[in-house]
Amino acid sequence: MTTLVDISGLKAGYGNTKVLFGIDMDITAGQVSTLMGRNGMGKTTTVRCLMGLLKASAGKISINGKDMTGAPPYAVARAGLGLVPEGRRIFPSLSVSENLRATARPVAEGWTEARVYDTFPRLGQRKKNFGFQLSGGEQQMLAIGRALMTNPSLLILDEATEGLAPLIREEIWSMLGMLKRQGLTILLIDKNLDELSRISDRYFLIEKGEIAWKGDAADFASQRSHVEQFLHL
Ligand SMILES: Nc1ncnc2c1ncn2[C@@H]1O[C@H](COP(=O)(O)OP(=O)(O)OP(=O)(O)O)[C@@H](O)[C@H]1O
Repeated sequence: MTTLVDISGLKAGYGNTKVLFGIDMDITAGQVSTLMGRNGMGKTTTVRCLMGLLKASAGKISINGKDMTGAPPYAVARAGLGLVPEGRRIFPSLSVSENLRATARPVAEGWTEARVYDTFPRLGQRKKNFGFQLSGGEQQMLAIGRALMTNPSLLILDEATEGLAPLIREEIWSMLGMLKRQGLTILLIDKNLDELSRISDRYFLIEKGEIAWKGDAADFASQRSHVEQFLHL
């Protein structure tokens, strides 16, 4: 099993506020990994460090065995990390098609605009619409499509189904299952344990800026009530 991303001893915060106190996580190629935790525990902060959007005060991040600690976002993207950010952040004044192409990184036999429309037919029907004209679910599909068009080796989704209608959530979960079957490595930030248990291979639970529990699918199944206590479920 190849380690795609390795995070060790990661510390970070905002000004004087310390948020991460030494995160250790490793992401295996071809697997779906999940980062769980209650609100405010540091999940998004971990992702922001990983993407080069926030500078860590200590620790190391390596991607494909290469030290990427402190690397800027464009270098992290080039190294193969694609983010579907919390809140989607699509470009409201660009069309669906322009949103998809804005940050695309074409590779041979990789993701194309047509392949995104095959996967999300609703986006194909709306390709000339502007970002601001889309529903929440369509915006989320667009954010996923846009990240796929960078042809990432690790796709990171921060709360991808948050606030969406049940049918759209179901569509997104089945799409993630399909991406997994195609061999894509995925990191999910999510709290929907039933849905996660269907596709996730590894779990990391963050509590007050540290990994308080981690395990594989079998550990998760047998220790789920322990995990739920942390999540206050
Ligand atoms: N830009 C910022 N400036 C100052 N503090 C911040 C900033 N962003 C986040 N924080 C604080 O850092 C802590 C961790 O936030 P983070 O967004 O990483 O949490 P999270 O686990 O992703 O939770 P959520 O599910 O609410 O997004 C919180 O206490 C939050 O208030």
